[in-house]
Amino acid sequence: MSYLKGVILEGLRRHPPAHFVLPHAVSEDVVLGGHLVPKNGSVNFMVAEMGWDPKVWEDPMEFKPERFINGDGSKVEFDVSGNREIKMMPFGVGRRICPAHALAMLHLEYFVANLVWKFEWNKVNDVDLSEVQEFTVVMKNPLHSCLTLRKH
Ligand code: HEM
Repeated sequence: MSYLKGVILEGLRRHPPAHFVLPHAVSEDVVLGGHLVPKNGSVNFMVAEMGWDPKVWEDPMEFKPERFINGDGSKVEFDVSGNREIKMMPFGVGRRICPAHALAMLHLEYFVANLVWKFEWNKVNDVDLSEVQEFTVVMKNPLHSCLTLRKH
């Protein structure tokens, strides 16, 4: 289950479904880190680039679920809400964080675990993970697979 959680987190880091959170604005001029953020100016957060920052992540473009798993492989300690530190923010952070982030994490883990547990997967196409912007960012050629029920 630790590895499963690592896979979900790594998926959200490497391929966040939203490359930007919703645009935000400040209600008055603010100076942040020496930069003026003007009143009502549109503020966008580059979510994907944060998750791919080589100063923060080793081999950022590689898909490595292990990066989230503690040395003994027993558990994953990663605060996706960014309350302690922000290394990636697939759900945004702060007051306007996705209100469903815990529900979404649970659903992702539940779906992936059950799909792997219940079915055998036989690939029928070549997947292309290149990113394409639709309503969210999706993969260019998603997996097409022939599923058969596993006999437990
Ligand atoms: C993998 C799944 C999901 C991802 C990656 C995601 C990501 C996000 C992001 C990045 C934002 C913008 C945060 C910001 O403006 O700073 C957001 C907002 C929001 N999300 Fe999600 N979300 C997911 C699933 C869901 C689900 C399942 C629901 C509803 C059941 C949901 C409901 C909302 C709502 C209502 C907002 C607006 C919150 C506000 O503006 O105050 N999201 N989400």
